Amino acid sequence: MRNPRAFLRPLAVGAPAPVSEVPFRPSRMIHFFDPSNEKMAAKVPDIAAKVDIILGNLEDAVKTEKKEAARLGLVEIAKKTDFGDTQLWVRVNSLDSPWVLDDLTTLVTEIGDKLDVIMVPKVEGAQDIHYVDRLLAQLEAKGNVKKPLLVHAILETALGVTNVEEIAGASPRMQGISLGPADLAASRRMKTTRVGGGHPGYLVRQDPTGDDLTEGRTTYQQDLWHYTIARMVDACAANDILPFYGPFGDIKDVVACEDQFRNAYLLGCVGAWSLHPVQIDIAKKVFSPSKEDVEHAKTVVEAMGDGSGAVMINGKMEDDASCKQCLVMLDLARELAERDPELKELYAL
Ligand SMILES: CC(C)(COP(=O)(O)OP(=O)(O)OC[C@H]1O[C@@H](n2cnc3c(N)ncnc32)[C@H](O)[C@@H]1OP(=O)(O)O)[C@@H](O)C(=O)NCCC(=O)NCCSC(=O)C[C@H](O)C(=O)O
Ligand SMILES: [Mg+2]
Repeated sequence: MRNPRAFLRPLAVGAPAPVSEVPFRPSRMIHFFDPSNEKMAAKVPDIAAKVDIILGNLEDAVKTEKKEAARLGLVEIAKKTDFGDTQLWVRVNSLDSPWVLDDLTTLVTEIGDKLDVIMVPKVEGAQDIHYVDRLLAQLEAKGNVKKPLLVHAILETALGVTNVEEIAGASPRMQGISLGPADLAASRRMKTTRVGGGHPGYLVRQDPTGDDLTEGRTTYQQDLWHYTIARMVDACAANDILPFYGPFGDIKDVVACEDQFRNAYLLGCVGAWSLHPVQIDIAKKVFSPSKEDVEHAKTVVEAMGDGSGAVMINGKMEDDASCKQCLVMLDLARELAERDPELKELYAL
């Protein structure tokens, strides 16, 4: 365990000091692209202008023979693109792979000052974060990187979920955690072959009303990911870092994608992954508070004055706690309005 007084000291001589707080920037979608795919790479400048975070993916979904091309492609794209306010992230290969050491060495020393966050897949415990933490410090020093890189873990093994609290607090570099439902399903030996989303077999059924057990019993599909998302959100909130839902693989089913994203939003996630351009606007819509929610929050905060006591608004009791809920909504709305002129007008903040 680290000396708590040394928690915010650099882990290598010449590395920048870690941040004491995760900078909150709009993070409604992490848009994945494969830097070795010429068509996708060509779209990066246009897509970067529309998203909060753009991520060069080097791990799963990139063919083995393209791993080096993807890494070098990302270096080239990062050097020649102006990302403006949009964050640039990378998902490196997993820590047990033959590529990750070269991923980190090349990226940090070549484009360390352009990158905001390193997403690390299949994190299983604090030891994985500690390894990346020290290595990043050494590479930042070697590459003369000025601002510390942050780390985002993907929760996608049963052991990772077991250790999610210690992962969330393992380093001041921890920026957030995403749910990786596909690898997690495999690791848990769940019997679903879908990439995220629900399953029609996971349901509850109304009690029987007569002798016929098959008649008139409505079924309700349940959310396979509720427990894990809720646990991840608690681990993140308890450590002041940000939780994200991950991928929704059924690209054509934009309706169910919106539902999955909204469940995550309501439970506390700040964003989700977009795997295809069609998912960008879904995430933007879902993870931006509605005009009605912002208006309600404003009304409550104004009526509550110093935030103490209780008032009735439209037949509902509001008090210190609901005022805090409204402040969460308003803080998010203000952050988003700063970046998005349409939201600024919509929210009238
Ligand atoms: C899912 C896809 C393979 C679909 O690609 P494609 O068949 O080419 O779709 P379209 O024909 O509809 O594409 C239309 C055009 O848009 C471009 N495109 C597609 N996706 C992207 C993108 N992500 N970014 C930029 N541009 C994109 C196509 O090239 C077409 O262009 P054009 O022909 O010029 O019109 C594909 O979308 C894809 O590969 N997406 C990313 C997949 C990915 O990153 N997967 C990994 C993350 S999920 C995961 O790892 C699981 C997780 O870890 C877990 O364990 O749960
Ligand atoms: Mg995965």
